Amino acid sequence: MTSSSTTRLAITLVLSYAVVYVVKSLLKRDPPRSRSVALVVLGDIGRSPRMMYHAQSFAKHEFETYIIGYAGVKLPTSLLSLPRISILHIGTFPTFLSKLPFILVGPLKVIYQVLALTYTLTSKLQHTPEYIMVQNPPSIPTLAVVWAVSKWKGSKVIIDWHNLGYSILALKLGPKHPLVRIAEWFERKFGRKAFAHLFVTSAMKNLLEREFHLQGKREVLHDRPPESFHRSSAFESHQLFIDLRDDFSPLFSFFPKTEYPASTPFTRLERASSMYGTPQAIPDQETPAYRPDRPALLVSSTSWTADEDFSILLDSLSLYEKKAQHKAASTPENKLPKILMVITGKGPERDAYMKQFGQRQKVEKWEYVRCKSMWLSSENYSILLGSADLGISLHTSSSGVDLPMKVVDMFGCGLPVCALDFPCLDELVKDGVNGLVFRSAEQLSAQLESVLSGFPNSKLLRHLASSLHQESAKTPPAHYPPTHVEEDPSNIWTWTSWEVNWERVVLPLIATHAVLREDQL
Ligand SMILES: Nc1nc2c(ncn2[C@@H]2O[C@H](COP(=O)(O)OP(=O)(O)O[C@H]3O[C@H](CO)[C@@H](O)[C@H](O)[C@@H]3O)[C@@H](O)[C@H]2O)c(=O)[nH]1
Repeated sequence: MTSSSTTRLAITLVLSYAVVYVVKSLLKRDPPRSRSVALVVLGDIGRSPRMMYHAQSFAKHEFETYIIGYAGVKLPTSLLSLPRISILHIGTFPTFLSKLPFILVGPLKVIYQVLALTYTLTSKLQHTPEYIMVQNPPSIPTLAVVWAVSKWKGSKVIIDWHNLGYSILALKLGPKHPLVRIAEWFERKFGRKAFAHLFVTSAMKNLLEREFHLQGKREVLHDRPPESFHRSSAFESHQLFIDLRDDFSPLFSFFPKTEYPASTPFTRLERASSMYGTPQAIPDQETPAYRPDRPALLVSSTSWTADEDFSILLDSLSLYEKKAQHKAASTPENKLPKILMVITGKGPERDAYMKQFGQRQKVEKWEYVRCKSMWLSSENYSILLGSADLGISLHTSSSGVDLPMKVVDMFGCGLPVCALDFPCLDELVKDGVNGLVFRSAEQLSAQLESVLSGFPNSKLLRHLASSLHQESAKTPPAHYPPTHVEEDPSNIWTWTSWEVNWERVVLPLIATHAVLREDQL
């Protein structure tokens, strides 16, 4: 038998098997089970923080909660330890089929996803869920599958609009490409009607109401950090930097002298009596504290996708390096600090960009700046943000109406940011209050210079951080005046935790069956 007839036979077998299963399960009807929800994300579950937060909130409110998506990075224990959560993985597209010509792979992949998702939603759950919450994007084929399953099984659909799928495709193909037009039609057609729609910004809600004529309940659910996010204590930071020893080992010559476990590049044990204002200090015991000779720790977090241009960061660090070298030679008393730039996250463009960072560092003989990419566990990710001095966001929205989750994470950890400007950024970053907004590499480099002058006792850095240190809080920090857009109350600036925000916005939508605590009524 030739290899092409083997492939044909394999495809036919897989498809027939799946069709039989799907038809069999579709014929079996059982009414939706109240207080149950299936969360659908056609992506790596562990890299879909917002859907994981939704799952935790549903489960905490006693919903039987299924998360459907791809297996990938390790899920946080805060999620796995909850009762009533089941993770259902969708199989990935068989690799042997990926070798077929592109013209065949695209449609085959969509057919495969339709079958796999339909099969999971209709056969692998113990009961038909009362709600199906679907993340958009990706839109194709998820929105159509969820729509069809809900029609057949009677589940109510909640679309969680993170962004617009067709706008992401347009980044790659251009806005006028026929595939972009088809994707827009698809998103509009299958995204219009739902039991409820949630949006990450008011701007997205307004746009979709106007352009898509949405039907169903509609609420803005801004991203907010979970309650566990906080400014790290010196103890937590010290332990984290010890844990990251191997990651940091190639940079030892760049760091101040370090002797683990008594010191790390950023912290060291000190006699409690010599430390000022450390609440955990017990006289005469050695306690971790930040060392004054540490490099400034800058963090950016990303999925390394096309909508984030890391060459802006690269250019700005290169400019900073030049200024730092110049200052060290001309005015050593005003020396700028060294920078360790950590970029967390996984994604398609990581290797190419990190290569560029490495090359530039070598060619320009950097002395003041180093860059390191990392992937951390969820627990260590928030401790790193809570230990850092400044966050950097290069998020630009493909649709112009979504906001960077990473900045929300950073604010939750008391970390001010320098953020690249784009429409609707001001729903989150208040220039000069909780961060600084830049539009070019030159501007970012100038901001780094101002923010880090006098480090670790920089006045500007302290001023920006102080607006967030009032505990990433249950109440709006005093420095944050509400944004007065009176006709739309959802535009009023409030800073709460994810949990509080979710109970305020989502719980009332599903309240007929959810038990509301007295204080939520
Ligand atoms: N555990 C872990 N998570 C990480 C790490 N690095 C990044 N992340 C996760 O990856 C997110 C950043 O990924 P992006 O894809 O860059 O997200 P974004 O642009 O900031 O936000 C987008 O996604 C949100 C949620 O899906 C949307 O709500 C938002 O509007 C926007 O579209 C972070 O918020 C964090 O949850 C890491 O080392 N470890």
